[in-house]
Amino acid sequence: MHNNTIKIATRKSPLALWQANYVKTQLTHFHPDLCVELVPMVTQGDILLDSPLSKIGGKGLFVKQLEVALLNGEADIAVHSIKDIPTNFPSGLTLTTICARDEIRDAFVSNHYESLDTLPAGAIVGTSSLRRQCQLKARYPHLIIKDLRGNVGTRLSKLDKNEYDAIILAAVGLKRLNLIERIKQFIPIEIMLPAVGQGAIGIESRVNDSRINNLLNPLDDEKTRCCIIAERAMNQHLNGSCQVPIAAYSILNGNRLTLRGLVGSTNGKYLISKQISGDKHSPQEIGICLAEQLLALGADEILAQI
Ligand SMILES: NCc1[nH]cc(CCC(=O)O)c1CC(=O)O
Repeated sequence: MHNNTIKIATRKSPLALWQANYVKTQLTHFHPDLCVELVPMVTQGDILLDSPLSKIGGKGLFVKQLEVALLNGEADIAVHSIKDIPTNFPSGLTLTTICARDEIRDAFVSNHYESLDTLPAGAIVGTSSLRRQCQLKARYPHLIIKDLRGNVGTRLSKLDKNEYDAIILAAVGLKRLNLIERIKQFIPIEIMLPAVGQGAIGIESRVNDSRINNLLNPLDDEKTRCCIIAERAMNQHLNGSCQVPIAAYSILNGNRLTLRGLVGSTNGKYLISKQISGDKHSPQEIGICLAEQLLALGADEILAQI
């Protein structure tokens, strides 16, 4: 009996639960006799809602608690937004599975304005992401950026209470929560390059648990995996954390992987971006190569100042 069960550690936010249930549906599809249980938990990242993420140690806070559950056997897999997973894993755990990617762009949400371009000088835009802040400041220096934390529902309700003129969220989160009608503009990646891994779900599990890892095998998407490896390699080589405005996006066209990366200063004064292509069989090398080129273009100085 025990051998036919798999337990999924997840955060309790509606988006996290949607993603865990998505994985549950996929697992049940491929293994109809499998018993899949959710183990929802509240993480430090969900509790410390008053402080900017960049000041309280970053997104790892959302992940750590789930990892403890994997290590002590309370759960078998943890479902994460890949965007939230730090580059390194505790010994014994790894990112086993990368699911097919969904919408990657950021979304402009407002009750009064149709797009970023139509916001007047002094308009208040809510985001807690240094990456979004940096790109907004660079292109729209007349806007005021105000910190915005909490899960997707909380952020929307703060907008609706008129604390902001507009907010920026990952479009995929709104899509998954059936809130796509709230999106006024899908922000083009030329204006707002997404976060590393945005729009993709990852599954973490115990390296040596072959029963579990075999069950996960059919959920892995090779194309997304290739893109994510390139983006995360770039990020790691830049020594990226969420304290630094770093953005990346890659696409696969046949055998050709194209990776675009960006490093900036939080105030938007410095912004370096570059795009390279290479063979899809060496995504790691492409990521490192782009990171090297960004550093040579001045990203090293920007990173040193932060
Ligand atoms: N920063 C929190 C976070 N982590 C993952 C997502 C959305 C899912 C994704 O981007 O894959 C969000 C919400 C947001 O950025 O609006």
